[in-house]
Amino acid sequence: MASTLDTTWHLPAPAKLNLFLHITGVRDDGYHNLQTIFQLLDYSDEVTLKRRPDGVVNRVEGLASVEPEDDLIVKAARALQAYTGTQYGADLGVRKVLPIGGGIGGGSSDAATTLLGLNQLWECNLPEQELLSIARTLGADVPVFVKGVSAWAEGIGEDLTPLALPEKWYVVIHPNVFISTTKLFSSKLLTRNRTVLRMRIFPTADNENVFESVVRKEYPEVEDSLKWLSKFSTARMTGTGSCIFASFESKQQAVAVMQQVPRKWVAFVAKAVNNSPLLEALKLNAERN
Ligand SMILES: C[C@@](CO)(OP(=O)(O)O)[C@H](O)COP(=O)(O)OP(=O)(O)OC[C@H]1O[C@@H](n2ccc(N)nc2=O)[C@H](O)[C@@H]1O
Ligand SMILES: Nc1ncnc2c1ncn2[C@@H]1O[C@H](COP(=O)(O)OP(=O)(O)O)[C@@H](O)[C@H]1O
Repeated sequence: MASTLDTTWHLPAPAKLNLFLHITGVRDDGYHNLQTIFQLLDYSDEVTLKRRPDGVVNRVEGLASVEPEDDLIVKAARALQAYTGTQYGADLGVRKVLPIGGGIGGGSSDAATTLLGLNQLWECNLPEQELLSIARTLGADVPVFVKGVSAWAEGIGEDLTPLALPEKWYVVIHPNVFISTTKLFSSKLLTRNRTVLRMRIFPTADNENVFESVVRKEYPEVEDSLKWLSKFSTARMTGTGSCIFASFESKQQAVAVMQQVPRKWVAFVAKAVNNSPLLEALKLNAERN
């Protein structure tokens, strides 16, 4: 079969949820040590990549609110160029599906998809360990999307242990509130000294997201949406918010709840997956070349 290396690639960049999130300490560099479970979702942005022979990295489609040089897809491409010294460039695009700044990791996932996609397209063939270390320089949430599995996470989110989680259906609501990750990490109200959990499984008690109580106080829309969703199932906030979520056993149940979400909020239903749809797409591309 003909090589696909000179065609435009369309790759998924899936969302994540933090099923619980504890902060266990603050490091000398100001970053926080966490314990969390990353649950991947089969619900994704679409990243497009087209190889260029001239070394130019050009964003051809993306968020109007994010300057091309600030876009994590451009940053990821430049980081891989710098690391490998490749002569190739790329036309990059992202079609956003995932709410921005919602704690579901859209920008981080776009970066991971760009890294892994270009690693193949530019024929760099870097091993996972090296891609993970580049990912870490782009953001604390990027490594889990490079690893491409739902996982228990420690450190700043880069120390990952794959987990087989029940593949439930989630209703995710974005209550139209935008919260700065950096600002929230610096809140005086945050609990930063949770006991380190030894068992790398979903804790049966003390399994909250420590950001949630802080956000509930400051953002009434988040408080209201959590109260609303709690009528149907246990509802939590993911990451630094503002998205909230609840799980259901079937797609039918999840869709029935989503259809009742007040129109002032954005909502979607997504299946939990243990393996990223990105890795599957990349495997197919590799087989074609
Ligand atoms: C909170 C989490 C949980 O999954 O997710 P989001 O809600 O952002 O999706 C992540 O830790 C966010 O990861 P990410 O959004 O990649 O953060 P980064 O760009 O690396 O860092 C943004 C800022 O957050 C703070 N930060 C981030 C991670 C961490 N473990 N400790 C921190 O103190 C730092 O102030 C940093 O400057
Ligand atoms: N490709 C991208 N998609 C979304 N946000 C991006 C992207 N590139 C850079 N950003 C910046 O990253 C910030 C956080 O975005 P996002 O990853 O969606 O949220 P979160 O970290 O809360 O999950 C945005 O406000 C935006 O300024």
